[in-house]
Amino acid sequence: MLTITVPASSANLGLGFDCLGLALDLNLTVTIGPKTNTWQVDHPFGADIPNDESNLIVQTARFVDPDIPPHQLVVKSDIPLARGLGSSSSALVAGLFLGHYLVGQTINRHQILQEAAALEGHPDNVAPTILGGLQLTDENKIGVQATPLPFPKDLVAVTFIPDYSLKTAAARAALPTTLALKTAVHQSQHLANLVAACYLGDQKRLMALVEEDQMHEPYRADLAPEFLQIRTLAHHLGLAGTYLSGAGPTVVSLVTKKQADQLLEAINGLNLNGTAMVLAVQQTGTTFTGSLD
Ligand SMILES: Nc1ncnc2c1ncn2[C@@H]1O[C@H](COP(=O)(O)OP(=O)(O)O)[C@@H](O)[C@H]1O
Ligand SMILES: N[C@@H](CCOP(=O)(O)O)C(=O)O
Repeated sequence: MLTITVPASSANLGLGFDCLGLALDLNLTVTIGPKTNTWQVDHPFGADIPNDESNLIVQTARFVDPDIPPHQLVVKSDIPLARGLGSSSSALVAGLFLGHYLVGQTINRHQILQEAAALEGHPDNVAPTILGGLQLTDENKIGVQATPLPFPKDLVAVTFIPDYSLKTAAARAALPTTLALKTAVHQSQHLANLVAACYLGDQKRLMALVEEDQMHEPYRADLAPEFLQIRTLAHHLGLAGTYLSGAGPTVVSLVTKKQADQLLEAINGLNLNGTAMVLAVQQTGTTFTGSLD
């Protein structure tokens, strides 16, 4: 049986709205079962997520070719839905790999990146999901480009996932349609420096710069109150590096492995409704195991 394994992603890293994304070590797996008369998707998400051809993974596979013969799919996932960890991107990417695989096409990650970015509407989640690591994306006349950035090996993501969901579309609707020139200058200066910090391996500067966003976090902070609570808590411990993961409500703090347990313990001490965990960066992007029987 063939299994497609797709990681979660944490987009933006504060300053990199719609262009930076980091693959994290939570996974969605899709195992392709036998051919069936109609699509059947076994998944752990409950009644709100369809089990038939209207499931997002199947819809996306059929985007590649609507005539793909139906199969049974077994989906497992530890990526929570609508929490800012790129679940919809992971589902889209899984569907595209599935579709290309079932029509017998050679897997071309660059092509899948183009398709996934178009379907998702922004490339910052799908790029790390396909390629792994920290990806800087750009949409221009020749399509979507993804450039891997060196990410300090000693940093991990202390991640707090609130118990409530927040749809990305709703969190995008909270954003203004225009920005002041001063804000745009602040954002581009600091984002350029964040990229430089990655290449220089300057993790202290990287951790400080992820807190410089003025483009989306100020408008979303009320939708995810834990964000500023955790940033303030981390500051009390002398730690920078806290940002709203994607559109929220998940909060990520990029800290060293040595600092992670202390911060995790402190977050747990706040008794917030949700789950805190330490996640490593996932370096490989989407992978396959096994083969179709
Ligand atoms: N594995 C999946 N199978 C089917 N639908 C999914 C899956 N993952 C995500 N989705 C759909 O995507 C929605 C979440 O997307 P979105 O609001 O963009 O949040 P996220 O930050 O998790 O990507 C879910 O409510 C669900 O409708
Ligand atoms: N750049 C997007 C990222 C959305 O990520 P998600 O994980 O919340 O889907 C945004 O900030 O809207």
